[in-house]
Amino acid sequence: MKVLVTGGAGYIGGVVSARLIAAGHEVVVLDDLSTGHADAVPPGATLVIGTLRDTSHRVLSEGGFDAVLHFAAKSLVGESVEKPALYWDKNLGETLALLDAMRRTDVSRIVFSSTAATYGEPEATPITETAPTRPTNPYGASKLAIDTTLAEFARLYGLGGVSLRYFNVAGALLDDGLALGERHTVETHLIPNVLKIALGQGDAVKIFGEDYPTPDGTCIRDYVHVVDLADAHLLALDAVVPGTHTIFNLGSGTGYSVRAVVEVCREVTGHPIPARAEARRPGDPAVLVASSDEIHRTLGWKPERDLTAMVADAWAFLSTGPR
Ligand SMILES: NC(=O)c1ccc[n+]([C@@H]2O[C@H](COP(=O)([O-])OP(=O)(O)OC[C@H]3O[C@@H](n4cnc5c(N)ncnc54)[C@H](O)[C@@H]3O)[C@@H](O)[C@H]2O)c1
Ligand SMILES: O=c1ccn([C@@H]2O[C@H](COP(=O)(O)OP(=O)(O)O[C@H]3O[C@H](CO)[C@H](O)[C@H](O)[C@H]3O)[C@@H](O)[C@H]2O)c(=O)[nH]1
Repeated sequence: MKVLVTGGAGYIGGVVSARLIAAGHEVVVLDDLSTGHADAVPPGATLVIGTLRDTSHRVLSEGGFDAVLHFAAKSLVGESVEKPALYWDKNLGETLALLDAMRRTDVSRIVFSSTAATYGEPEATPITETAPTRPTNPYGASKLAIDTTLAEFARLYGLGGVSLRYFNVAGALLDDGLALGERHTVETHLIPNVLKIALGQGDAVKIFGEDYPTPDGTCIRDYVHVVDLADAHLLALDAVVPGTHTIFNLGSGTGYSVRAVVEVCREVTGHPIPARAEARRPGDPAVLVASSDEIHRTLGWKPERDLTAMVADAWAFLSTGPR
């Protein structure tokens, strides 16, 4: 297939692009490099620099595209609370421009990066796709609005859409001379922040809250390896059905506390990694664990790599750098 990957210079989009190329697909990346890096676009993919709003119609007009994989987004929860209009504009507004360009160029398949943040504070664990969606921040709300838009476009215009609701993505792709991993300028995610302490960038990990109703008092999350996540995208791409919109959760079904993650990072790096308790981070639910039964049943996907593999790969990437 010929595939447009929006946000393919970012962490997840870069890894998925590499896996698409390895599987024989043709990849064109559209990215404005606002949080991405040109050298995260794997060899063999074409990079077009621009925003979805200004550039997606021009790129799709080249012709021959079979599908869009849509990763481009702003995704900092805290920033979204401070600047909600930015999130509605960049996430929902720019996606509407992309969908318009797809309609005008007859591209009718899309796989979209949705998020666990669409659910908000869960009523029950593990979270299934039928759980109530009550996002607690504009980031999650903007992603939920895109999921809703995709369902409407499927009904009205025959679009085929799959929304993949990722839980916590971690790890790196280390393959055939490639190293693609997480290197956000503003890093909020736990695993890279813990590993940076082992690299000497900071004196102690901040643990945001030790008074949650969990066995060790710290938040529990469900981590999924970015390469397993990429495999799910390839399956979803093959399974998109015109006129339907489907939602799948993507997680491992296993929860790890913040303290447990720090412990795995100590084991992998051999570094003592000091940790310090801090106040809770506003808006963090105590426990977020996915049920990924639906994508297992429907597409046969299941994660192959555990938390130790995620931390080991993230560590190999951070300690040697991109290539
Ligand atoms: N990392 C996670 O744990 C996680 C969890 C759930 C959902 N997601 C979603 O997955 C997607 C990818 O996340 P990531 O961690 O790789 O983020 P990232 O910031 O590394 O990648 C996003 C990419 O999109 C580009 N971009 C942003 N807005 C754009 C626009 N309007 N036009 C063109 N390019 C634009 C950025 O330059 C960047 O390269 C995002 O949609 C995010 O919301 C990520
Ligand atoms: O330095 C840090 C960083 C994080 N945490 C804690 O570690 C856990 C995981 O935090 P992350 O920021 O790594 O991940 P989140 O669970 O907040 O966010 C993830 O899930 C969200 C949905 O809830 C969004 O989808 C988001 O994009 C995705 O990364 C949280 O309890 C957080 O408070 C720390 O204690 N110290």
